[in-house]
Amino acid sequence: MSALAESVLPTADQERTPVTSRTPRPRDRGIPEATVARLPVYLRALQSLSERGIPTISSEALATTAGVNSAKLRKDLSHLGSYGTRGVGYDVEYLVYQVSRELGLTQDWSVAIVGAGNLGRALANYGGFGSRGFRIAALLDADPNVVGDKVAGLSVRHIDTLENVVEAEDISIGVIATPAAAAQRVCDRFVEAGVTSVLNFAPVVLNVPDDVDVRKVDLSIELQILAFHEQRKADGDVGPEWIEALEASADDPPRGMPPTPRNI
Ligand SMILES: NC(=O)c1ccc[n+]([C@@H]2O[C@H](COP(=O)([O-])OP(=O)(O)OC[C@H]3O[C@@H](n4cnc5c(N)ncnc54)[C@H](O)[C@@H]3O)[C@@H](O)[C@H]2O)c1
Repeated sequence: MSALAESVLPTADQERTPVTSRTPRPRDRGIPEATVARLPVYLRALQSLSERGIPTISSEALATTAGVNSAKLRKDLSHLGSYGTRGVGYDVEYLVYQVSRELGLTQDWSVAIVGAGNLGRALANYGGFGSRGFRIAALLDADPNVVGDKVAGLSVRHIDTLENVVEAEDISIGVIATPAAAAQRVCDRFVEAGVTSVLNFAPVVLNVPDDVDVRKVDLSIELQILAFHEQRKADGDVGPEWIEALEASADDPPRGMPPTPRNI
C-alpha cells in the first residue's frame, strides 16, 4: 500500500477498494475538467501543510499556497462537497482525504509503461509515483536487445506479452513512451486488453473509443507556453490584472491567450 493511501484512510467506512482494470471507476460527478486538473495542485499544498502539522487552513491561505485565487479554490472544493467552516477554514487532514478520494488515490493503481528507452526508463526509475499510489508494474519494449534489461527492479518484457501483462498485473493505466509511429498501435493494444486510461508522451494524437481517457504530456508545448509568457512580460503586457483576469476565466482564457501553467 502506498504511503499516501495509508495516510488518507482514517476510518473503517473509508476502506480501500481493490481496483482492477475492469472495475467500474468512480466517475466524476460533473466536476469540470479544469477543477480536476487543479486538484493535484491543492493536494500537494495540503500534504505540505499536513507534514508541518497544520490542522486547519483558511481558503485564502490555501489558495496562496496553491497559487490560485481563493474564489476559484472555494468553487473547486465545493464540487467535492467541501465548504470549510466559517472562521475556522478547512480541516487539512480531511481535505487531503477528500481530494485524494476524488482523484482515485485512496487505492493503488497499476501502471504499465511501453517503450523502455530514455523516457520510459526515467519514468520507471522515478520513485515519486509509488508514494502517490501508482505502482509501475511493468515495462515493455519491442526491441529484443532491450527485452530482459533490468530497470528499477523490473525486467523489461516483450511487447507481445502486453495482453497477458495487463491481465496478470491488473493494469489500470497504460503509459506510451514509444516513438510516435508506434504509439497508435500500442494504444490500440492497451484498449483491446481492457485498459481505459492512457498517458501518452509520444508527439501524436491518439484515436480512442469514447470510454477511454487519454492524457497527453508534451514538454515542448509547456515550454512554448512559457516562452509566450516570457515574451508578453518582456513586452510589458502581463501585469497582475491580466493574471487575475486569466485566473478568473480559467476555463475560457481571453482570446489569443493560451492557458497558463497556473490555470490548467
Ligand atoms: N512528452 C514529452 O514531453 C516528451 C519528452 C521526451 C520524449 N518524448 C517522446 O517520448 C517517446 C520516447 O522518447 P525516448 O527519448 O525515450 O525514445 P527512445 O528511442 O529512447 O525509446 C523509445 C523506445 O520505444 C521502443 N519501441 C519502439 N517501437 C515500439 C513498439 N511498437 N512497442 C514497444 N516498444 C517500442 C524502442 O525500442 C525504444 O526502446 C518519443 O515519442 C518522444 O518523442 C516526449
